[in-house]
Amino acid sequence: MTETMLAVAGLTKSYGTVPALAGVDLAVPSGTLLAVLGPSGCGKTTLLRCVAGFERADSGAVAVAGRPVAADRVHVPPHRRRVAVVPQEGALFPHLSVADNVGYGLDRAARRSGRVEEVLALVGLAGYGPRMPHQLSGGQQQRVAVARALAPRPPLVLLDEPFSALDAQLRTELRADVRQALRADGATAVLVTHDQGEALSMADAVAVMDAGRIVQCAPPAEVYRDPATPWVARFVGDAVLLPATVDDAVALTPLGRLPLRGPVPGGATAGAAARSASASGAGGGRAVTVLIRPEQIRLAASGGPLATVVRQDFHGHDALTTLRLDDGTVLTARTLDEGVALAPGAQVAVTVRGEVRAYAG
Ligand SMILES: Nc1ncnc2c1ncn2[C@@H]1O[C@H](COP(=O)(O)OP(=O)(O)OP(=O)(O)O)[C@@H](O)[C@H]1O
Repeated sequence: MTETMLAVAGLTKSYGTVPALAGVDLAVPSGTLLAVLGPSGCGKTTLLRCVAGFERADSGAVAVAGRPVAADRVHVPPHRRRVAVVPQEGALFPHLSVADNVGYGLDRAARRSGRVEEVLALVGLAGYGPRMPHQLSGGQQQRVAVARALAPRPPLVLLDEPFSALDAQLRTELRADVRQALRADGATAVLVTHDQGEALSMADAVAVMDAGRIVQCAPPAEVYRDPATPWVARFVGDAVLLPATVDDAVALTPLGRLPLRGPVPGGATAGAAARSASASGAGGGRAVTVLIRPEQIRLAASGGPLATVVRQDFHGHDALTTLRLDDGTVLTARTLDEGVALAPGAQVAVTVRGEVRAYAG
């Protein structure tokens, strides 16, 4: 059975009257990376600081590798938690070489064992030991910070927006390399970020946080495909949310009848609802909100409800095309080369590929 390396139960923390954590539960299995993703001010940093021991929670419990480090009348100080933290930037001692920075938390035997060189190689900096921090780029400095965190093989590594100070290209490169280094070392890690792309691309599981609570915790593909709420859908990627009614596990939408995936608001899963509805001959007709991802929307010369192109935002790898249906509904399609003209004012037919998710109300 996989060991739970970090267990957080019922954690609450307020600053005066401001609740930062409103009852957080989390379990991070050994050897996995969990991303805590949420908007500014939702409590991510507070959660990380409570786990690290820099902050005392008001109630709840934290256990690392099965050992309680925070609970009622328990507060293990940060340096005794064996939790390593990689901060946003500026983490290195400027007067120490790269090797001495990485070896800082190691005893002499560990330093002699070649661990410093091993973790530097893991983060792609083999041979950089003698350099001083000021001789490194920002990205290389963050790599050293990750190497230093990994060096003593802590049960848990916490990464606090570690790439936020880097430019886009470097960030993408570093995400992949740091993910690889953590995996190769078998580390268990929690990454705090407000960047959806970062969470989805790096993590084994994503905990989406809003107003001091975890709203959903699931593998990245599940959070994207089956967001727990319309809010999560909008926060984790681009979302088209349309009013609809549900009938026989099919949603009746301004874009026509669309097959439903997952739970149907008001009860059963889509498949079960379809079977019971067809057995009884009954139809639902409940009002719902339907989620469609922009990449599900196809534009063609004919074959579906007509829409007018409002504008196109070019993103290089694709474009987001905003459209308006005759009834005024506005939607966004992710387009590449649709084979139809998409200049503002053009009329195109809209179809939807695959199943959609419905939410009550
Ligand atoms: N030391 C503090 N004193 C008072 N209020 C605080 C303090 N630290 C955080 N807060 C408040 O607690 C809430 C959660 O803050 P926190 O920093 O944990 O959010 P966050 O999700 O990490 O935000 P960001 O992404 O902007 O860093 C916010 O409303 C914030 O203003």
